[in-house]
This record gives sequence, structure tokens and C-alpha cells, in this order.
Amino acid sequence: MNCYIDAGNSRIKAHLARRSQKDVEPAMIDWPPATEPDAVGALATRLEPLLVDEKGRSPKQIVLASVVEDRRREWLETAIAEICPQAQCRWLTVPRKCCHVRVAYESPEGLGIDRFCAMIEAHARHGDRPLAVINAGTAITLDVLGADGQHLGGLILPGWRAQLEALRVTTPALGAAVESLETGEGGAVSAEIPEATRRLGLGADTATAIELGRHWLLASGVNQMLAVWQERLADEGELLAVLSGGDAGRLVDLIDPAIEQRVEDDLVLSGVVRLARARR
Ligand SMILES: Nc1ncnc2c1ncn2[C@@H]1O[C@H](COP(=O)(O)OP(=O)(O)OP(=O)(O)O)[C@@H](O)[C@H]1O
Ligand SMILES: CC(C)(CO)[C@@H](O)C(=O)NCCC(=O)O
Repeated sequence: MNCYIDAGNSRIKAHLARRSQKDVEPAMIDWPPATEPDAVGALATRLEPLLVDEKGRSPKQIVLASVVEDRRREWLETAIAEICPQAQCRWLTVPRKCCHVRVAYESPEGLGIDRFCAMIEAHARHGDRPLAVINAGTAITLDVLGADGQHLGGLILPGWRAQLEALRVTTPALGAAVESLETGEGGAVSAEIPEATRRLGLGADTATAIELGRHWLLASGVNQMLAVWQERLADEGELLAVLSGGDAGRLVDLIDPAIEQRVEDDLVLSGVVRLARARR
């Protein structure tokens, strides 16, 4: 039995699998807060149900794809060693080329492993046409692939929560409005925006102005980028936008219906499994 882990900045996703298993069934946990005095212990408690199955069996090999800083990487390594000391950990790195995808970065190791895994999985699923692979996580990344698997490069944008966090830190006087959006009342604010206001795109109170601001920032950036690359790659076929990540459902609502689009929730973790099993 192997375990595949996608360690993102907000959450950790894991899939416990037998070698022959095809479907990826992700389980998800949050990182312990930075203020947690026993971060490793707290992480091990959260992680154990993901690593040990109902019969008490744990994996022989744990394959990890991580985009977090060294400190949380060490927490993860130590927590895993506590839960299943016999398991061998294998940290994936980005190769120049694998699974028919060739990385645009001059130094492939500089590219996020989550972006690479999402690209190889999207290309394996839809590789006969150009793709925009969009990962709407803590950061939103958007990578363009030619129909032949050549990565043409990408964009990194602050994600939904990160945009609020930036305003909270840099403009403290907006704190109350930001907090109303962050604490879930934000969901209510955004749900209560009347359809006409949504289309006009202007807020007449601070929380709505912030909510519509991030709506339009992402909608205009992403749609403009998709329109440009749809046109540039027209000779290779119609561009398909493949979305994954915690905010994929929100982002897909903002994408121009003229662009073909699909939400595929398990994209990164499936790509982790694909990369781990690939012959290189
Ligand atoms: N329960 C939740 N916990 C954390 N984030 C959530 C939750 N529900 C929705 N989200 C949204 O999902 C986003 C995180 O998505 P995801 O879990 O895919 O990111 P990640 O893989 O941890 O981050 P990244 O890969 O960008 O480092 C958050 O920015 C937030 O807006
Ligand atoms: C951009 C994020 C944070 C998105 O998860 C991750 O892919 C990452 O840390 N990337 C490294 C930098 C890069 O991809 O250029």
C-alpha cells in the first residue's frame, strides 16, 4: 500500500492506494495553526486517519508533493515518522519533461510541483488540444499547455483568501469589513448581492465593494488571459480551461461561457500518483 500526499499552503490532501487502484479518493486535513505549541503532535493526530486504514495497515511508501516552506515540511516528515516509522518517504521534484509535458521554466525545480502535477494530469486526460490549467488554491495559478504538451508558461495570482489577507494587513481600517467576509458572513454578503449589482459590478458598502473587487480582479484577469491564448493557439484546437483547487467552483462561475471549461477536483493528487508511477 502506498500513500500520495499533496501538501498545499492551506491544506494537506492524501490518497491511500493499492498499487493497482485507479481512482483517486482524496482525504483532506488543515495544517495546525502557526500558534500551536506542539505542531508536530497536532499534525500527527490529524494525519493518522489518512495514513492508517480501517484494518490498522499503514503504507510502505509515502510519496509527497509539497509547496510549503521547510518548517512545515519538517513537521510533516516528523509526524509521518511518528505514525508509520517503517514507511519510506519519497519527495517528488519537477523534472524538465515527464508524461509528455515539457516545462517552460529554464530551471524546472523553480516550478511548483502542484502546477506540474496538475498539468501532466490535465494533458493525460485532454492532451489532444491546448489547455489552460488553473489551480484555484491559496494562490491561483494558470498554466498554458500547447496540444503537444509544451508548457508555454503561467501566472501566479493571490487566491480568494489571500486577497482579503493582503487588505487586512495593508489597510487595517478595512478590518471589520474584511473580517465579515473572512468569517463566513462574507458568504452571506456575497450571496446577498443582487443580480443587477453583480452585473453592474459596483458596491455601495465596504464589504460588497471588496467582494466585487476581487470578483472583477479575477474575472477580468483570467478571462483576458484565456481570450488571448485561445486566439494564439487557435491553430492547435479549441482551448479548454481545466480548473481544480479549493476555489475552483467559485472561479468557474466567473469564466466567460465562450471558453470551454471543466472543474476536476482531484487533478493535483491524480497528477501526483501519475508522476510517482511514471517511468523517468
Ligand atoms: N475548509 C477550507 N479550508 C481551507 N480553504 C478552503 C476551505 N474551503 C474552501 N477553501 C478555499 O480554498 C482555498 C485553498 O484551496 P486548496 O486547498 O486547493 O489550496 P492549497 O492546495 O492548500 O494551496 P496551494 O496549492 O495554492 O498552496 C482557500 O484559499 C480558500 O479560499
Ligand atoms: C504558486 C504556488 C504557491 C501555488 O500553489 C506553488 O505552485 C509554488 O510554490 N510554486 C513555486 C513557484 C513557481 O511555481 O513559479
